Amino acid sequence: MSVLITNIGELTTQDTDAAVLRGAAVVLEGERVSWIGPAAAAPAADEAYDAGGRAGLPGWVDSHTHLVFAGDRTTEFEARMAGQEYAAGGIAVTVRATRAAGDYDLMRLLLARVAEAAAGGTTYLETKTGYGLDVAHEARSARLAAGAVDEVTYLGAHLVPEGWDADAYTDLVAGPMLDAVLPHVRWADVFCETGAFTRDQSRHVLEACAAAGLGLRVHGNQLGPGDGVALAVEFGAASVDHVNHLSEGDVEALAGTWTGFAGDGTPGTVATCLPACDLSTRQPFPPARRLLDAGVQVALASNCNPGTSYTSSMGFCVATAVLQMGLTVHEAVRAATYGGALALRRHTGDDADGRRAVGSLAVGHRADLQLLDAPSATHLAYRPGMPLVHAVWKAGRRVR
Ligand SMILES: N=CN[C@@H](CCC(=O)O)C(=O)O
Ligand SMILES: [Zn+2]
Repeated sequence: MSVLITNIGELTTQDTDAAVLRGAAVVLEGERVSWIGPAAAAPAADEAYDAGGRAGLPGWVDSHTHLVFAGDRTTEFEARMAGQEYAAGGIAVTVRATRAAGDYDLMRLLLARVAEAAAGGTTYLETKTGYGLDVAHEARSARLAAGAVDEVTYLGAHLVPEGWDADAYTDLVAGPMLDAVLPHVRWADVFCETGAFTRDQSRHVLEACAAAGLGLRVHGNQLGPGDGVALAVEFGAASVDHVNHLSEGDVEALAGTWTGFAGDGTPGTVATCLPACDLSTRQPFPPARRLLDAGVQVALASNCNPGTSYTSSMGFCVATAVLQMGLTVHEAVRAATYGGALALRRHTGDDADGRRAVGSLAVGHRADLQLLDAPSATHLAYRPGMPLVHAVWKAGRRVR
């Protein structure tokens, strides 16, 4: 089954050349892109869809969310808006609500959030455990997540639960809890921050997870300067996320991981910025402009979670990155598509290996595409907050 999407006013491919085509068409064949070029030269297909001059771009790749939870934290949010500072301890409130929820209810909540993200143009989605924080509940979160999203990250090291000694809990995370989640996850993460896990505890978890074959990511430098970036670089993590408080040394260390990367080979450590979270926690935005100028690959992600960022709107993140963080629209869209794919190491793949690239549009890549009710991607920032997503294809299937 093939679909020709034609009359695309502006097509942002985010492929290797980051090309922007005018008057373009794309053919989707099964789950893959089979042709891209000028609409006038497009081949025939089983079905045709007239984009009516709308803008087209890859579906969003949201590389950082925490969607497996019950309850909400409205009260904490209200207190924060009244001047209280965000602290890691709020996680415990969600842990209690999540443990109390039955499997059916938790899956229903998770699937509703996945559907919200898809309606907003997200076609590739990561989510984390981290609101279970004991062996059985972390394993349950991982299992449910594996049935609902594209990539699952183990975040047993989110907070030391009430009643636990920090080092004893770290041993649990690096031992029996890791064994229990392993069948369901591809990634491991650790919240390396004051009030969460120290550098040594984080290192212990990262070492164990790497030895178990998991890819690594780190929550770091969110609430103040810290060791997160240095640890992520030391371990060759795929991303370090938040990155609000960076030293010159942190920026240089991240830039060093990208020396010589030209779209192929092993990527360095992506700096993942989470602007919706920064607004909700009133943290300074990360220095995304400085990171890009230094040669660091940047991703934008929603960080959808009940504590610090209760939104999965990638369009909102793109608009904020442009309006508040000094990125161009093209850079922000790239960070929310190709950048996320790099952070999940899904930026390459082809017909030969059958594991298709996401986050960019090229022949052989996964057919993940969105059309905006707008003539150009610029409208994402020019008309912030507007429901611009018109149509979405995920792996060649129309999902909106
Ligand atoms: N920073 C750590 N974890 C989440 C927040 C979790 C919560 O407060 O519930 C985050 O990425 O912002
Ligand atoms: Zn997070």
